[in-house]
Amino acid sequence: MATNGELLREVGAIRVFVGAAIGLGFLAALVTVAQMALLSGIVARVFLGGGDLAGVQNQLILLVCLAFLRAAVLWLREVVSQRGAERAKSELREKLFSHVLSLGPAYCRDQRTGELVTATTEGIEKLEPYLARYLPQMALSALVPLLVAAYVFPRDLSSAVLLLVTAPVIPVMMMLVGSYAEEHMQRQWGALSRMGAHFLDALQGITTLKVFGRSADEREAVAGTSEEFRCRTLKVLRFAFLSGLVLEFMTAAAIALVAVVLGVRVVNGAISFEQAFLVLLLAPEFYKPLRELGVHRHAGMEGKAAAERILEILHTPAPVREGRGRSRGDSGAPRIEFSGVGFTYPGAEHPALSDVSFSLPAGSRTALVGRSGSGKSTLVDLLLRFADPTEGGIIADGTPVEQLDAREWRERVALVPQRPHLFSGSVLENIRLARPQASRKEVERAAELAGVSEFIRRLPRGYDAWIGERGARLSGGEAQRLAIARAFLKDAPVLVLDEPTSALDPETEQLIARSLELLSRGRTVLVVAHRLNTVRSADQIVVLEGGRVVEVGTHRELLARAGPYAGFVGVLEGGAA
Ligand SMILES: Nc1ncnc2c1ncn2[C@@H]1O[C@H](COP(=O)(O)OP(=O)(O)OP(=O)(O)O)[C@@H](O)[C@H]1O
Repeated sequence: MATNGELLREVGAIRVFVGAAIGLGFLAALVTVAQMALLSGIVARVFLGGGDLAGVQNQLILLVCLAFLRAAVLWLREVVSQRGAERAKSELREKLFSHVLSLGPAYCRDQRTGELVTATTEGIEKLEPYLARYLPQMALSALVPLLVAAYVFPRDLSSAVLLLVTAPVIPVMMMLVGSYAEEHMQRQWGALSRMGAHFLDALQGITTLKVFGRSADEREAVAGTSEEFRCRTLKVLRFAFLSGLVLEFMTAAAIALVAVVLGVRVVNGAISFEQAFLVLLLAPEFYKPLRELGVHRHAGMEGKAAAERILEILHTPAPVREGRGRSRGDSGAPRIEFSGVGFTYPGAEHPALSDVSFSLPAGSRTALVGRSGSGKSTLVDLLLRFADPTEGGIIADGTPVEQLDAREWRERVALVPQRPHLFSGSVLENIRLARPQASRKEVERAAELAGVSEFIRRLPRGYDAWIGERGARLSGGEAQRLAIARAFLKDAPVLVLDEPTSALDPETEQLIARSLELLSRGRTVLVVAHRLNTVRSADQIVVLEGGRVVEVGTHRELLARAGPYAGFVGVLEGGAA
């Protein structure tokens, strides 16, 4: 129930169409009651009253009109439900995707990508029967029986009582069977998500699997999750068939009971034929919504399991509030100060960063060095505002960046990551990602500055050459240079470089170093450095150890101190960092 309320709150479109579907369903029930009343009257007049068809001509015409009206209302209900569900799904899809984006890389890194993909694609698809059928049916299964009972009540009290007494048997039986089914449905959904996640994991790690000869094991593991899903699905289906059987039996038994009681009472003269016939006609209509609820319950429960996961994602608070905060018009290279910055990952015991204080002077280059796990990536994430510090703050030209609009702040920062992500698209589109409104000339100029234009020109279709998913058709060095071209095109005053740890050939390395040197000019730069040359040429070096700043200074100064940095240089020279 809580899930329904939350879904209705989250997506405005659901409220409108579910309301409309309930209204139309109720209208169809009203028309049906009128039809049955008319029909029982006609039958009583023609067959018992000895009347002829001419005498009931008008009623017959009205009956046909009502049949058309009912068909039209049911058709409209179907259209409203389907269209509404489609709209709600697309609204929810957009909302979910934009929320996952605002949760940012920090959240996505903690999740299994395949599981997230299953929730946002298959999960939303599964909501359709839940929204279009199950939710309206829940309201109708209460409203329509009450309507029929209210109609029968003044005409035949004992039949109304009989209907009301037998009605709860169906939902009670359904709940008994359903409570088991719901648990299995949740597990089935879990198995489906695991299967998706596992499959994607295997695809992404296909090279590793092949190299280590683990393809067969992985195939078995995927087959295992697939088998688990099959077993869980069969269990769920068993419950679905069982509940269908129970439902049909209970409905048939209830109608038979009403028919027998009415028959006995007609024979005894306790009720007129016309009234008994009317109650008999209405009895199936009375139980029908309850039966339909049972029929849609299976799909509904599946949708509910998916909805719970979707709501869980939607209710995860974003680490930073995007699109809010002050806006700053200036675009010059700022001085950035880390002031007592601390950060603890949600659920982690120890902070990843504690009391980090240093500054990035305007227009200068700072190298950040530290062993693996010392907190370099966390610090970069905070600077890019993928999360905000849990203690202290980052101040740009005197303004705490948390007070700035996160999106606008990111506009001022360009990132050249360690493993740049290239999207399936043309080279042009991939560079233009940094500034979609940039002209082709500007893209070409950026590529030139990044030293990648020569390479692009040699591609079969030049700038229109297609790059496979995740830049599959490019080498590491080429992808890196495209990322540098993006940064040139963005032309942001702050630059964050995460140097690749993997070795490049000396020529490529030199080319990249030269274009990075050019890119750094006039900008405030933070380099997560893994190469001695980069560290040596930096204006300032910050050494992180266990999430704390242990040294700040130039290469010379720090070497002279013979502290942690000197040891680190030894590691760099050995090529182990
Ligand atoms: N999502 C996370 N949840 C909990 N702890 C995390 C998370 N990400 C990183 N950490 C922890 O925070 C600390 C700093 O990690 P971080 O990735 O910032 O280090 P790093 O210096 O960038 O390492 P590397 O050079 O290997 O990338 C580590 O102890 C790490 O285990």
